[in-house]
Amino acid sequence: MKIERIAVIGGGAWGTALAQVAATGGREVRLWAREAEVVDTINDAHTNPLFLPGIALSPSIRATGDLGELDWADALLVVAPAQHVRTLLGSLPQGGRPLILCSKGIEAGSMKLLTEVAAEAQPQAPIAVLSGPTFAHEVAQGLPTAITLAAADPALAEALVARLAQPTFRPYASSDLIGAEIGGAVKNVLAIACGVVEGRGLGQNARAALISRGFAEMSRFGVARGARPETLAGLSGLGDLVLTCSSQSSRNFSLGFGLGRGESAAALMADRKTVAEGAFTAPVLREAAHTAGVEMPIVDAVCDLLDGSEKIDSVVEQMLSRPLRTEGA
Ligand SMILES: NC(=O)c1ccc[n+]([C@@H]2O[C@H](COP(=O)([O-])OP(=O)(O)OC[C@H]3O[C@@H](n4cnc5c(N)ncnc54)[C@H](O)[C@@H]3O)[C@@H](O)[C@H]2O)c1
Ligand SMILES: O=P(O)(O)OC[C@H](O)CO
Repeated sequence: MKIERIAVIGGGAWGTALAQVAATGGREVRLWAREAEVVDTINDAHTNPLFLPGIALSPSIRATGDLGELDWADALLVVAPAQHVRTLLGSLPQGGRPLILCSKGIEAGSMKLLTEVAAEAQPQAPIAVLSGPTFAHEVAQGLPTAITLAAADPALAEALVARLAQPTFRPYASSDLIGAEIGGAVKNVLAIACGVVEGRGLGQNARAALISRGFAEMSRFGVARGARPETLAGLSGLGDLVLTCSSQSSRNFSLGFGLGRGESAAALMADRKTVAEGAFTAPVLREAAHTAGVEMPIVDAVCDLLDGSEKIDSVVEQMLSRPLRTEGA
């Protein structure tokens, strides 16, 4: 199997950065963006100041507002916010072109993972997942990055790795799609919690504890939904959790930081152009965990802060007064 022509659905920071990777060496890439101004600035000035400022883009990236123009591609990278993936995939003609899911989230309402959403919206399309510790602005600058590329068909994984790999962009093939996508979805919620710890000034010990106990929550939920533990401990799980819980570059971490400073979620989310996926994933993850019989106290706490039902100090008190238990539990 050979994949040459890559198209990207989504002209946000990550879609643009991935288009830049795929365009290395002057290879043509098509990128669908929702905003006309993004289409125009990519085509005319080879920049995306709205979502990826300060990066000179390859002139071989051609933007379009017409999904029909993506028919040209051998494979589509799907990089829209998670809650819009079903609608966008439903707008494409049905076909057997591989879809590589690069978004991180769980669909609200249905509680479905994006692989399940894609299988319903495009039943004939082979599905892959690309996920890992990857701040878009670093990838677009060519800074060294490693990422998980999961596909059920090893030939598809191999063809995609061959097409996307660069000296500074190293995809590691996997066959565990569920593990790869659960890590990315759950870490966004945990990053909000880490931001809260930082914003409230609770210290570095608390943040390390939260990353470790958060990873335990991710693992319990992931295994209950069919993920492999080694995938959760890899780039797309623990790797991305550590990155996103350590930096104000993360939109999820910075949302939590604001909450930790006492700002309301509504105020922090108002007029946001960029997406903090964890805010949308948190309530559906809580529900999905409940359905699966999995305890996720950190996720519960983030939900309480986001919906304003609890204040920070009482959430912290509740977390610290939970029954003492053995570490592996
Ligand atoms: N930015 C990163 O570093 C990064 C890295 C890895 C994965 N991701 C994931 O990629 C996905 C996209 O994030 P991003 O950072 O590229 O976005 P972004 O925050 O840079 O931009 C917001 C995006 O949302 C789109 N959007 C808003 N309303 C929409 C609608 N109604 N229908 C379709 N699209 C709509 C905008 O067009 C824009 O592309 C998310 O799931 C995110 O978790 C992001
Ligand atoms: O800015 P965030 O929090 O959406 O994180 C971006 C990427 O998911 C990091 O891997």
